[in-house]
Amino acid sequence: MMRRFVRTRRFGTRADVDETVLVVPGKTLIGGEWVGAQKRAVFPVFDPATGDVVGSAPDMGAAETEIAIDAASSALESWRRTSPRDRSRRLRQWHDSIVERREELARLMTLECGKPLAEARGEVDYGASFVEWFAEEGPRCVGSVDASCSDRRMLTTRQAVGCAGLITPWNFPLGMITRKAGAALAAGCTVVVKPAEDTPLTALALAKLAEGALPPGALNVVTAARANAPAVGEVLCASPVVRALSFTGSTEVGKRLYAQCAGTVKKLGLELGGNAPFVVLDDADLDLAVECAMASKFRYSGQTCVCADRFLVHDAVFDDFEDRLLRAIRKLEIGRGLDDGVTLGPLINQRAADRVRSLIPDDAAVFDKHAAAARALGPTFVAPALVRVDLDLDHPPPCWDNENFGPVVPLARFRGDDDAVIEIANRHATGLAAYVVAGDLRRAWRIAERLETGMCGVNQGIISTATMPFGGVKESGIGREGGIGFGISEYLEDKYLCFGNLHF
Ligand SMILES: NC(=O)c1ccc[n+]([C@@H]2O[C@H](COP(=O)([O-])OP(=O)(O)OC[C@H]3O[C@@H](n4cnc5c(N)ncnc54)[C@H](O)[C@@H]3O)[C@@H](O)[C@H]2O)c1
Ligand SMILES: O=C[C@H](O)CS(=O)(=O)O
Repeated sequence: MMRRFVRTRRFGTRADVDETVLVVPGKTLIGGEWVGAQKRAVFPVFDPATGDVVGSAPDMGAAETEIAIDAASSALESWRRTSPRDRSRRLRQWHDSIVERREELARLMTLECGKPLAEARGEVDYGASFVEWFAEEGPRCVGSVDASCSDRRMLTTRQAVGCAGLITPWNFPLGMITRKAGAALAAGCTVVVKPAEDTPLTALALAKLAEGALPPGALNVVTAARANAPAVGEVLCASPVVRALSFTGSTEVGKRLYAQCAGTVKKLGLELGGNAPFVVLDDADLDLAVECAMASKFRYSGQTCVCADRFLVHDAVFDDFEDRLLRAIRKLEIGRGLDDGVTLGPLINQRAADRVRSLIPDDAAVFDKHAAAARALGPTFVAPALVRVDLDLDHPPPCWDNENFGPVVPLARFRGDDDAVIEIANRHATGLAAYVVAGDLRRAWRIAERLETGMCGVNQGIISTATMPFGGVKESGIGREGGIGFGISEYLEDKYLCFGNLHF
């Protein structure tokens, strides 16, 4: 029986926050200046594990967003005229500063978003890799020349689109910023970043590290409490100075921003929600299947947009896979992200945890040790739950159709041929990531090509990398981030120049 947590929150005293010098208490970076919330209060940042206040950030709104856009606009001409090679050197400087302060950044990230420290360290590496990747790619964004006509020369050049608005989520408080800002800055754009209200401190720490590398106004951070996020978004969307908007977050908010940007016809990048099918075929190596399932499903307690979310296991191997998976789930260690050996931390806040608990039916498989640990730790901790799903029912349970964004494993058996499982997997409005575990790679390739997603891992549970385009299809968004020529193109315009009547 699942117990429901009483809606309480322990407001502890200020936690023993590592007094990292990376955060300027109560201030945010606009136009190269660290500014406080002159007209507004600051908002608290909580440790998801304990409810303690671990810091604060200015609660900015429309007026401050306008100021940030002005700062980005003032810095734009000089930055876009900086040579790509010099921009590259500066980005490399930013990258080196991030890597140098890896441990402080990781600990700060764990304090404000709860992810286990080992994962936070991994995110610092992952996030830094985007800055490095775009530092290398920027100087190679060259155009083309057509000299085929005797009386003219035609060429294309690639130019920065202008100021870019970047709105990012809490689940990768560093990586989602660098995946966007690295590309935009390398392209010659200046940026206004609006981080999530749950994780502003990591964004501000990133900005602090950029100070030595980037000119004032190149990177601006507007922090806001949840209630002010729409106001910040509306200003970014409505401003004709902001020529590109890149958003990572829920499909619901993404659709709203999509509509809001229509008035100024911006270049738009939307990385939205997913609901990844995880297909295990009858010839799969089941140890590998469990390894991939655990890596994908329980990364950041299931709070990533590419987590496996709908497990489709061939009838012939279902019982064996389920048994092995349960044994692997049992080994998960629930606890605070800063504690050694923890592999499953809290969800980002009690609202998120309550939502996930509401998706778990009472007959779900939950280990007593996990349920007891979650109860003892507090209302943001959710015990991992395996839910058997009968696809023959008219309406699958909510945990099947909804993006769980938590440690929930909806497990369904499928019979029939590959066409059958592809049809089930594609039966969803989103299409971000998918996973296939199979022995026959030709068969897996055929299935992967027919899955309606932007990305697919075959015999691999973790697929995200700076070197490949990240993004989805259908309601998972538009555009790609990272990769060769993909991510940076979101911030470039291709201009065609024709030099006529030359009569060589
Ligand atoms: N595709 C991806 O790369 C990706 C990455 C992370 C999260 N997500 C998705 O996001 C969801 C959970 O993340 P979340 O809760 O941070 O998403 P969210 O959409 O609630 O918030 C994302 C960001 O948008 C801001 N925001 C919220 N409402 C806004 C508005 N009206 N105008 C402007 N900004 C607004 C938030 O303050 C935050 O900074 C899940 O669906 C998850 O799949 C997708
Ligand atoms: O949650 C969304 C992130 O984009 C996941 S990843 O860090 O890119 O894998």
